[in-house]
Amino acid sequence: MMDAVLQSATRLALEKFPRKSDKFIQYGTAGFRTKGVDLPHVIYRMGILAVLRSKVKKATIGVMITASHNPEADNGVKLIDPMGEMLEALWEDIATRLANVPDADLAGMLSSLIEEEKIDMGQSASVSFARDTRPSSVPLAQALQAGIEVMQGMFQDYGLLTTPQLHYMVRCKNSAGEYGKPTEEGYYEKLTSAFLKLHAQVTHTGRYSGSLHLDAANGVGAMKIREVEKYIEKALTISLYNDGSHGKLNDKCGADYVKTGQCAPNGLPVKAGVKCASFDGDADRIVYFYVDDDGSFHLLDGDRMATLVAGFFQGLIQSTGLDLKIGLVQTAYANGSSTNYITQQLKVPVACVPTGVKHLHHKAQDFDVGVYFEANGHGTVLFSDRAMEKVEGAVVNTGLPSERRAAADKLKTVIDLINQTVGDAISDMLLVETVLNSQGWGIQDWKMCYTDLPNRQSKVTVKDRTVIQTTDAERKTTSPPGLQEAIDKLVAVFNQGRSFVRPSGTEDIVRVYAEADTQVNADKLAYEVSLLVYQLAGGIGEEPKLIS
Ligand SMILES: CC(=O)N[C@H]1[C@@H](OP(=O)(O)O)O[C@H](CO)[C@@H](O)[C@@H]1O
Ligand SMILES: [Mg+2]
Repeated sequence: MMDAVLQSATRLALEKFPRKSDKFIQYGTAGFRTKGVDLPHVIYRMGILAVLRSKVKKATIGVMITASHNPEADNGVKLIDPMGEMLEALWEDIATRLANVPDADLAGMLSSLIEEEKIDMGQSASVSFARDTRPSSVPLAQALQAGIEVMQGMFQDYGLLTTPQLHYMVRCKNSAGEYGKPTEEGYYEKLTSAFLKLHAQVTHTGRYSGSLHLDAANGVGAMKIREVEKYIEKALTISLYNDGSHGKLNDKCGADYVKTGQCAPNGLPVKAGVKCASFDGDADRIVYFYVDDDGSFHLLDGDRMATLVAGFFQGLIQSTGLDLKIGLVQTAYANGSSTNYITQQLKVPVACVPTGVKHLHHKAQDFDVGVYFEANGHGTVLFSDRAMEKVEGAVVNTGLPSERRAAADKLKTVIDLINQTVGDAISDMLLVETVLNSQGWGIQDWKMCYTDLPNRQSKVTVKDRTVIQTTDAERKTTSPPGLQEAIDKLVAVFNQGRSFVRPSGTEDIVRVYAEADTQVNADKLAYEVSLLVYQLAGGIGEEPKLIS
């Protein structure tokens, strides 16, 4: 029986989803990601793998087809584990092995996997999947479905969803409705009823403006925002740009473009002082920005959201009187000023972890209230079971002073506003708006919390980027010999200088980050450190140049 299934899986692979090139492909931080045309066999195989994973976990597994902020011709695939979290690391390796095995060896590899992982093939399997708006996502979803069907798995095709919406669905399905209803309406109702309740509680709006200009990167977020609007009516007025009606996906727009280019996106008319935001292509990242009267551009990125949200929760927890441990998780790319502001002014402990959402998410689970954001705008807040119990207990504890109970009720409502499975641009937008509204802040007030240290990121191409090895959450190198000592010497010369280098997990390059007291110095430090990397780590091609 099992052999027959595996033989059919191989036959279908050879007939309809053959592996056309033997180019190696790896399941990385962002799952598999490459040109859409190179993916059918990979995605077919991920359908097979999702069924096996579902049998192992005895739960619904998610599969999202998207390449996020990449150009339209790219595509990708990510698996989602039962609680809506990223796929376990061990299975990332299995996914890589499965994606690269020759077609003829597929049945053999699957059969050893089933044996190694002791998979009970009699166990039923269920997979939920969705896709973004790329044209290639449609045939790729069909390849995925074929992989699920050949393994006799059950499935639900959600069609077009944002990545975080699918994470939410998976968690709902596996928590017997406790986390919410696994439908799009269920998602909108949960988030927006919390938003409207909190909105109604604010009596003094101060300088807050309930109007937002939103760049949806011509991606799937645009159509989902149209749905959100139906629920929130006038509590937030959204002017939607780059809604996919004419422009190209992620083309000179979207959160990644705005963050890396430090400029406003095309397709969105910028007016001085107006609050604006950008989603990325699959709406799991958001950044805010505005332009001054003098035309200067101000970015409010993941670091800013982290500080805004951590400050808000810190205050709210204090008002509840509950003993809840709050913490914030950042990576080395967080601006030094944000770290100082959080530790010194807000007095919230900060943990630093290696780059990649899974590291941040994991660390945030150490706290009762764990806030995490990557500087690029991906982040969320996690609440421990202990926190949930305490907050729910306080809401119904009639022995508590009414202000404390009210604060607990507010905290409980804010928890409903947050997608705890993964960073979610829609949920983060509603959260940021709620916090700004409750503080009576305009976007300029938010910006005034602290001043970013000038910084510069650059890339160096080397023969083999694995020669660079790092420690201390990627803030120091241990190899090649002498590099860290040389960086330390350089950094010491610059006022408020900080610099680190690490091999990228998504591109074949080494990233260099530098910050210092002035932009000129940050640029100079980045340049000099880039030269060191080029000289000591086997640079190829042109020598790094000073970028300013
Ligand atoms: C400096 C930077 O922005 N790095 C990004 C980038 O990783 P690299 O390993 O640096 O290439 O892509 C990751 C996946 O999208 C994202 O999590 C991370 O923040
Ligand atoms: Mg994304």
